[in-house]
Amino acid sequence: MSTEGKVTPLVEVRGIGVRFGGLQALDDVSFDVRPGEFVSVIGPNGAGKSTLFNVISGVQRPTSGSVLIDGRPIRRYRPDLVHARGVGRTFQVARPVGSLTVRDNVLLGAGGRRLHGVLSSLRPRGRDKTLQHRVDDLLELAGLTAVAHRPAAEISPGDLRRMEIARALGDEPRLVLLDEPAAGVGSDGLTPLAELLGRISDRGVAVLLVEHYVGLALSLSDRAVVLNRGRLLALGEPDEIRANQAVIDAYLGTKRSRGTVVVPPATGTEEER
Ligand SMILES: Nc1ncnc2c1ncn2[C@@H]1O[C@H](COP(=O)(O)OP(=O)(O)OP(=O)(O)O)[C@@H](O)[C@H]1O
Repeated sequence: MSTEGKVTPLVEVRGIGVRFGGLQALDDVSFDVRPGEFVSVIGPNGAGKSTLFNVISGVQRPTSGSVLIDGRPIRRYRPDLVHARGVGRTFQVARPVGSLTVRDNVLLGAGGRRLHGVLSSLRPRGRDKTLQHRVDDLLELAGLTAVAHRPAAEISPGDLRRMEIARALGDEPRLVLLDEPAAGVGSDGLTPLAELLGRISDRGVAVLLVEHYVGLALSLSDRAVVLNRGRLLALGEPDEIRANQAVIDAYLGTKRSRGTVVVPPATGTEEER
């Protein structure tokens, strides 16, 4: 809490700009994520969503602006340093260790920040009951108990996505950045994924979600950030976003007569919309 009694944002994005040569990928983007809040980042292809994630997770140094965690700016943009401050993430393309079981993949995440390295994470740790319980809990949270002993290379895309999320939650981040977790999961995988995202939020972990399934993202979110061509087009609660004329014009599509929003153009597959 600040001295005025306001909750200090977990993450503040202040006037972020990123320039790649002649391309302004992000331009003066500002918003915050409060502790335990679920915020979606949506926008058409090329809007700057991944670039924004890369800045917040320390992969990409911004050209201008700053990111603050717990009110303190990131000075050195390094993923390990940002991670150590309680920010976990998943990637657009899943990165499992395919030869390891689902359980050991999750164990890697659970041991990562404290144990430093793959081998030490997997060393038999019979005495560390806390760690084993945490892994069991994460497997159950993600609906993966039944496949826990299968090699990650053999499980379904939906299970794989949830495994990645469980792994990112392993060392108890306060904010997790999820980059298109619904990509490639198919319609069967959407319900268990949505359930997992809801449970993460119920546990008080803040979520920042990039997702092309706009309906899914807005149904789970406290607030949404809409980017368009690198600029912040809108920021607000889901109902405000659905009703925002600039968002509808630029991204969501035309309004039906009864006021529901028609699917967004030019992004994802028909099924994703
Ligand atoms: N490393 C880079 N070098 C040059 N241009 C880049 C780089 N990374 C991203 N861009 C460009 O910056 C813009 C924003 O890209 P970004 O990947 O952040 O968008 P996005 O909203 O995540 O798109 P998508 O939904 O397709 O993943 C695009 O025009 C992209 O081509």
